[in-house]
Amino acid sequence: MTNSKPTAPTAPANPRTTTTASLKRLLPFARPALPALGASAVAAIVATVCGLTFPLVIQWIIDGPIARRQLGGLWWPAVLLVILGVAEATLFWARRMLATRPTMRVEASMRAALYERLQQLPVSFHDRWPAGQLLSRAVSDLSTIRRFLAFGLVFLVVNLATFVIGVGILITLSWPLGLIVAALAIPLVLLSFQYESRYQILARRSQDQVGDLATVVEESVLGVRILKAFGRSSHLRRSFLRQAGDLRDTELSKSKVISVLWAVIIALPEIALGIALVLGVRQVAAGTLSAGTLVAFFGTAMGLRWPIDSIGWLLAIANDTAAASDRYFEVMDAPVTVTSPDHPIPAPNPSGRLRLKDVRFHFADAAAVDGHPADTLRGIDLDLHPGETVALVGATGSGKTTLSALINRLYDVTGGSIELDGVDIRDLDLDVLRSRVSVAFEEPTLFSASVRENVLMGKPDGSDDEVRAALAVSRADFVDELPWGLDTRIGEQGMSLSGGQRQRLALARAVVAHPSVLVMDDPLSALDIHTEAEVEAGLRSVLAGTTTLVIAHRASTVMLADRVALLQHGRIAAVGTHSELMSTVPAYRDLLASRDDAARAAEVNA
Ligand SMILES: Nc1ncnc2c1ncn2[C@@H]1O[C@H](COP(=O)(O)OP(=O)(O)OP(=O)(O)O)[C@@H](O)[C@H]1O
Repeated sequence: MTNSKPTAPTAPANPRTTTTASLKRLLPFARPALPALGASAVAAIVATVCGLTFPLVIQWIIDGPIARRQLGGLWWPAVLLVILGVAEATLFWARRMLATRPTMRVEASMRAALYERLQQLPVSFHDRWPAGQLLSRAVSDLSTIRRFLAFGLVFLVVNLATFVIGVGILITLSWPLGLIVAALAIPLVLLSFQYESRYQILARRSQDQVGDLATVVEESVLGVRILKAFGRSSHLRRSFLRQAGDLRDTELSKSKVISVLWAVIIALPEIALGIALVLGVRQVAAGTLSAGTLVAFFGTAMGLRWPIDSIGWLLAIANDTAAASDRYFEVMDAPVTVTSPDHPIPAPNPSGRLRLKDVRFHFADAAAVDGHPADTLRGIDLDLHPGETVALVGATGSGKTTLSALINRLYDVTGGSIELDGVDIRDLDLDVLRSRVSVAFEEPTLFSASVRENVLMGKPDGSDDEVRAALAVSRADFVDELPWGLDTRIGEQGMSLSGGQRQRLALARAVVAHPSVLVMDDPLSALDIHTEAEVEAGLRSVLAGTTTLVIAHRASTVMLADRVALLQHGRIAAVGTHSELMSTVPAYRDLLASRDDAARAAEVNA
């Protein structure tokens, strides 16, 4: 199939959704983890309170036993300090333990939902989305979301609580000095708002660039042979380095924005503490404040440094997560346009009668002609009788693969209808339709699994005998020679097979369930003429009871068929037996002659 993949929809669907709105969308997934996250936040707040109590104990020591020179009075405060230290450490440990497991479960459930959605989404969605963009959403965006839930969200609550409690303590110790520190909040909030809008755009850009980079890596790994053969590795490396450079620049811009914010965030408390120190020392000198209270004030104020300093980091991670959430929901919100009807018509007993009535189809991104997307198929009428084999022949790019993809609803027709056993296929339950219509694609995709598992994708509950029968039909006897027979692992993580071997396994997968309709997109193109003849002999036994539409490029494949349909300019231009068309339709004769010359030349060269 000639397949073009237009540019990725990398721009956010709604670029100015607020961070809170984007984060709120995570709630349904995060809800099961909320009790544990709440407990984790409580543990962290209590730990922080322990930490904030330290300076008060020190105040007690200075103003009590030390001022009165009663060293015996030091014991109790010392024991209290040890207890507070142990409690703080234990609670921080508990905070992490409480948050880790539930947030990992959230990440896993979001990933499972994404995977499920990707399976449901129509092929037209996958035509538009590069794999790297989906991969980066499934891996790095979900990790960002988990880290935010486990740490960012908890610290956001804890640090806010710490700030409020700490400022409360400061005001109790000395209200004028405490108010100076409390006033810090005003510039911090204003600054954070200003910074957020700039950072949000960069966060989104960076995550999209990670997706683009993943796409380049994926393409260069899948196409490594072609790159090497054409000596184009350096070309792709340059493109990779350019994109990696773009990502680096965006990350640097993020750092710049955040470092300015951090510098201000760190400077503001220093200034506030400096002013408080001067005023505090004067109060101690004037005797209106005890030395212990001043030490306690500064001890507590130092305990507020981390909650204030971390604002920059927390805002960054919140914005990264908001962008990750937007990206995740762009996929989750994509419409599933090919679905089972709400009330499917019960499928009649399968006879295998297939009727295409004035079928029209255009791709969503087809170029417009007179304001309408140009039709690839412009009114196909074709009747396949039960058990009949029809070969579909047409020039390259004439729409044969497109037509074959309509029959089990990989795409839906955009006009006309397709009927199976007298029922419009859109009125049938999708699973029922796909169990009755089997497809063998020209490009045989095998999965990283055993031979048995790959074949049984066509019939999950099939037995070994059925697998062997299907392999016999497709003449895939080479399986017996594989090191572990049916258990041999193939696909990307397993043994490499030749193109012809892979096509024969894909054919076995298509015929194992004895479908009532079999659609074959030039399934024997990688076989030599002799093996093709053997496979065709095997197929004839299956095809006798199955209605078959076979896309044919060679006369030898056409020979399998009872009738041949010629596809021209988006319509069926002629239907008849091979010999009828050979004698009456010059376009058909020319097409097959040129194809067979090419096939013979390829055989001779091989
Ligand atoms: N996903 C897609 N999006 C947009 N246009 C597409 C898509 N897939 C195919 N096309 C276009 O539709 C037309 C028909 O393509 P199709 O693959 O069906 O032709 P074909 O007859 O099977 O070709 P071939 O014999 O070379 O395999 C071509 O012009 C092709 O560029």
